[in-house]
Amino acid sequence: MADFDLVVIGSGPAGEQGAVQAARLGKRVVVVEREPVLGGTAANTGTLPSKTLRETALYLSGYRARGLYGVESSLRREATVSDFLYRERRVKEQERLRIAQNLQRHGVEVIQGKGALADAHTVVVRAEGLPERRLTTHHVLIATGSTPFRPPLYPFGDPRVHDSDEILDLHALPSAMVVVGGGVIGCEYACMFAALGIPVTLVEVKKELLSFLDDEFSALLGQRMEALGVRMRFGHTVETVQVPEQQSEPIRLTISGGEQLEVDQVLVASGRSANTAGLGLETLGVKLGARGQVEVGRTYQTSVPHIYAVGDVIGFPALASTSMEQARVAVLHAFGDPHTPSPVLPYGIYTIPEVSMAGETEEGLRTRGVPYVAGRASFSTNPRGQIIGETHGLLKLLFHRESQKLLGVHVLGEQASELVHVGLTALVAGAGASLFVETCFNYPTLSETYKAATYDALHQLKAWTR
Ligand SMILES: Cc1cc2nc3c(=O)[nH]c(=O)nc-3n(C[C@H](O)[C@H](O)[C@H](O)COP(=O)(O)OP(=O)(O)OC[C@H]3O[C@@H](n4cnc5c(N)ncnc54)[C@H](O)[C@@H]3O)c2cc1C
Ligand SMILES: NC(=O)c1ccc[n+]([C@@H]2O[C@H](COP(=O)([O-])OP(=O)(O)OC[C@H]3O[C@@H](n4cnc5c(N)ncnc54)[C@H](O)[C@@H]3O)[C@@H](O)[C@H]2O)c1
Repeated sequence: MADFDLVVIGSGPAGEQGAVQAARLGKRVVVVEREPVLGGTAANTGTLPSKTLRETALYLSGYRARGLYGVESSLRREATVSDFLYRERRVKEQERLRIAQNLQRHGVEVIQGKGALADAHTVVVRAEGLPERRLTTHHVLIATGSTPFRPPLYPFGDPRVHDSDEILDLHALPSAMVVVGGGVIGCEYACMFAALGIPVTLVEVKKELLSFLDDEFSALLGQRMEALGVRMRFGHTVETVQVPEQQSEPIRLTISGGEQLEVDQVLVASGRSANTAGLGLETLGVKLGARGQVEVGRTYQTSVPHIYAVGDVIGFPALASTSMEQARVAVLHAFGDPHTPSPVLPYGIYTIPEVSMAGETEEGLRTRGVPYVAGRASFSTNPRGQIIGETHGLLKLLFHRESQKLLGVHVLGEQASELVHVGLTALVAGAGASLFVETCFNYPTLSETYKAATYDALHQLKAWTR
């Protein structure tokens, strides 16, 4: 008999969720983690640290109170780097502890070391100074995540040039900054530093911001980011970078078109690569894609059926939220209880302001020729929006023009990533306009915008019918 039913490689959201799901089914499970701390990118270098820094930036800058009381409250005081990082470290430690306790509570063994497949049913674990361990298993869950991609143009290692992991080891807050890459990471960090009053230039090779968003929301976000002070350079790349040895001298970057930028810190966020090197997958016949990502089928099985892969290591959408769901579905499948993942997945983007969406965009519906109506509700005409001063916020609901079934939800503004869940739940349940009309919402709340946006859509439908 094998030592384990499931060996999980990696302890990020995908690994933790997969291990706990298998333990709930009464399986013998072990998690192998190469780092001395649990939690992967989500707990240590990505999701939670960046979201905590966002809250800190909003607090230290007095951003949320701007304009509310008729007094200038921005930049309440000069923030130091230790002010900036204090809470991030507290939240990170708490999350590592939570994960360790969760695994322990479910009887999941944890082994520190680098895991690799010695053969299709054996994971070998190597850790410095310790004897090698060989774990035999019925199933393997690869949940090894991803790492920032480092373009060779930049001298990483210099304390002023960061990837999204190293930005958490800042020695001083920047006086001026270039962020390379206008993906989610680049946009979120650009907003955070701009909210602290730091001049930020965002260089993005594509012509638009976060192209997976509904066009209206991508444009709105761009306008709000510019209003926050982020200088946008779309359709550009960085051509040269000079980082002088003297720390007091500025870093000089030339971007396509010839513009020269002088800053004291650079953040490069131009994508991530899957952590598959050294896992021994190719030898077993597991197929890998261009950036090393593991290729899987609908139930997250690799080309070797008892080896599953989930989370960032399989590529898009590469979110903590989706990684956990994939792990749950994969483990249920492995142990004979097949489920399918939710057909609608949300996006929560923690820019300033937040943007969130679930379901279809207007462009997607137009391309597919689906008849729809868009209902909008501005936070400026919502009492709670007025109270909190979030007057630029917007909720848009897309309904099928005939059945009035909800097809998509888009939110920009304070609490967007929370607000979207009302619409997400309706989408998953297959609900339509009547749900929002017949629901009594708390007053005053931003959630009431669901009713207002629905009435806006119904009003248009009536006008068309007449
Ligand atoms: C700056 C930033 C902000 C983000 N914000 C959000 C957000 O707001 N919302 C959201 O949903 N997602 C967000 N994400 C994405 C999210 O962090 C990832 O999608 C998520 O962490 C992926 O989980 P995972 O378990 O697949 O991988 P990871 O969290 O990367 O964990 C993989 C683990 O495997 C370990 N490992 C790797 N190789 C081996 C090996 N050979 N042996 C043993 N262990 C190994 C690693 O050390 C790591 O601990 C963000 C990412 C970044 C970088
Ligand atoms: N809130 C969230 O859900 C959240 C937050 C942060 C990160 N993430 C996840 O982390 C992952 C990685 O994020 P990311 O932003 O690093 O990668 P990304 O691939 O999403 O974006 C990288 C961006 O850099 C641009 N780019 C690439 N090379 C460039 C160059 N030479 N010059 C200028 N621009 C260039 C690309 O066009 C792209 O827009 C994503 O999968 C994302 O979903 C999610």
